[in-house]
Amino acid sequence: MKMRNPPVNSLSLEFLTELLISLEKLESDKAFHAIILTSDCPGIFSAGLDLMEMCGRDPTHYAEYWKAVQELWLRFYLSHLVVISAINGVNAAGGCLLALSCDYRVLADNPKYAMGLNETLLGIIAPFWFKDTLVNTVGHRTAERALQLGLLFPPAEALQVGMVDKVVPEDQVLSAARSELAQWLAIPGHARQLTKSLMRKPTADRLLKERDADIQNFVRFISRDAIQKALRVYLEKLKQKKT
Ligand SMILES: CCCCCCC/C=C/C(=O)SCCNC(=O)CCNC(=O)[C@H](O)C(C)(C)COP(=O)(O)OP(=O)(O)OC[C@H]1O[C@@H](n2cnc3c(N)ncnc32)[C@H](O)[C@@H]1OP(=O)(O)O
Repeated sequence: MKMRNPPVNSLSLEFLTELLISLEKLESDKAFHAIILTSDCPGIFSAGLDLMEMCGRDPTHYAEYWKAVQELWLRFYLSHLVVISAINGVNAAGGCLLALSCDYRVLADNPKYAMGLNETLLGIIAPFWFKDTLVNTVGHRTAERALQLGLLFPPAEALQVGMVDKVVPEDQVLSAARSELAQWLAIPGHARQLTKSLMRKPTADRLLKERDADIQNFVRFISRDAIQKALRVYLEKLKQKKT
């Protein structure tokens, strides 16, 4: 599955919906057993959630957007398919969450390709299920530091803390993901799927139980004047970087 939403694969509502439909199609076709998730945007895996969806819109839109973000995470996190990410670019916040929801992560060895949950740098907060997904991957202490500081880890550090499983030269990201896949596909499917569910269901259930409250919380938080201002300032900084 190659993500293509130029220029930065930001996860807009439309793009989230496309990803969701693609995933559902693959999951319902018995011929498919695995996905390699990668990017078609040079140098960028994903810039995360689309800030334009969270800025200057009305509460109904925020609620619709957040429901789609939740849905995509739940589907990826609990997918019965083997999902491996071949991370071939910088990967921030919501994009990093997507990669963390995969079963295995291969990252291209380029110092520019940092990844992490950098929400605090924007003046916003990673929701509890982003946090849980990170904790499940790197452990509590590393997650606590990474989340508070909004750290984006370059490849060597991402490997060291366990945010990714393998770092390979850039031209080998896809082939490394394919080689890894062979090992996962050699395991009896039902045993692997049930084990995945055993490991992940408690984390997903936390959100499933509080889904509506989580949407309301997001809408309340993102609608605050101070948060809207922080997002506008951040977007402006991104634009000024060019001049
Ligand atoms: C209780 C609930 C609390 C709320 C929870 C919310 C959780 C939020 C999760 C998120 O994912 S927030 C998004 C975090 N993402 C980032 O911080 C990444 C921001 N982008 C960048 O750092 C850079 O763009 C890049 C990815 C490193 C790429 O750099 P490059 O120099 O190649 O491109 P740019 O010139 O910066 O960008 C091109 C173009 O794209 C726009 N853009 C970039 N990122 C986003 C984004 N996330 N959403 C929307 N638009 C984005 C950027 O402004 C440029 O636009 P133009 O100037 O061309 O109009």
